[in-house]
Amino acid sequence: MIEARGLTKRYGAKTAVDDLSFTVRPGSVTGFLGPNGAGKSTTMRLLLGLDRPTSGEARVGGKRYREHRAPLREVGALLEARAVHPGRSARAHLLALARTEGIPARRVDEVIELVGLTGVARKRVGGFSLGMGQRLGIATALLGDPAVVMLDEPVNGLDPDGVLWIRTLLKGLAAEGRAVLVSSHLMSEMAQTADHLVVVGRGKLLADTSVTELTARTQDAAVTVRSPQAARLAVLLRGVGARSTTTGGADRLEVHGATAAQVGEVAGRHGVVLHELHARTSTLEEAYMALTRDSREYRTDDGARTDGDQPDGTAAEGAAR
Ligand SMILES: Nc1ncnc2c1ncn2[C@@H]1O[C@H](COP(=O)(O)OP(=O)(O)OP(=O)(O)O)[C@@H](O)[C@H]1O
Repeated sequence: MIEARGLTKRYGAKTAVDDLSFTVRPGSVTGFLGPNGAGKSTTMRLLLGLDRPTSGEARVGGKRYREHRAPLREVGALLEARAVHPGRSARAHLLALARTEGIPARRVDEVIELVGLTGVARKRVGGFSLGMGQRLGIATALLGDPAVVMLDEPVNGLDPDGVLWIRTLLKGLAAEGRAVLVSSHLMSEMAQTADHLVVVGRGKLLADTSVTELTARTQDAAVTVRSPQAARLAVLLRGVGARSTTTGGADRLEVHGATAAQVGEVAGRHGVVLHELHARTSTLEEAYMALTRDSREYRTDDGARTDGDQPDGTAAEGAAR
């Protein structure tokens, strides 16, 4: 369990984290979202005791990080690419870390296998690709078999196979009863991986909710309906207070102010034939964009995004790094 209570961090005049309170519960993956500069990395640093809060408190497993005797066994974290001696092998690096907390060599080989680095475990880390380095970082995070796992942009630099692997891994860690906090700018990925979301903007909490609730809350209650009698249906819908406009062809209507069930009932009552009827739910990407609209730090004058998100909903990986 991770608990942030009134967590605040100021750097001079800049408030990076502003009175943030949230809980990350065991048994699920919590996505940590927010535009560039929202305070995610700073929050993670505070949770890990790498930085002191100006006020408020962060607890991991019921204690402040520095109160843990063997932190690797309590909390596993992947922040930015770690400083690993480039001349060392992955195995030597993990063995050295394991030794600091009395973790057996057997566990080193286990995590190497878990992250798929067995074939290169004895190779120099200096020659590792970005993806291999990321896997080594994850191996490091899991070394102490911790109950709490915190990963800052773990899919950064991973190919599609790697992304799928991370998704499965995170879900598996949560299913084992661990608390998993993971930050990402890839909304489609978060939608598939996370159960719960903590969304921040300009250091403040914007949402602490489930993925389902967030997308439902932001749902644009539009209903799309296709009918060979679309014009008649539009008139009938106006009669029940719904607005409709033709969209993508004369037989297709976008209806606002009525649910899909209400549209179907009106059509049924008047014998209007329907070829298609569906409620349009918003994606996590849309819900996120609506929620964070006012908190994005870097915008061009026309409001275009310059925070690393691409128009197609993916993110420019590593844009902030
Ligand atoms: N050491 C520091 N000194 C001064 N300002 C800082 C420091 N660390 C972070 N900040 C500022 O605090 C704010 C939050 O930064 P942070 O890196 O936590 O955001 P983030 O949500 O992790 O962003 P990103 O998605 O780009 O990684 C930013 O405006 C940043 O410039």
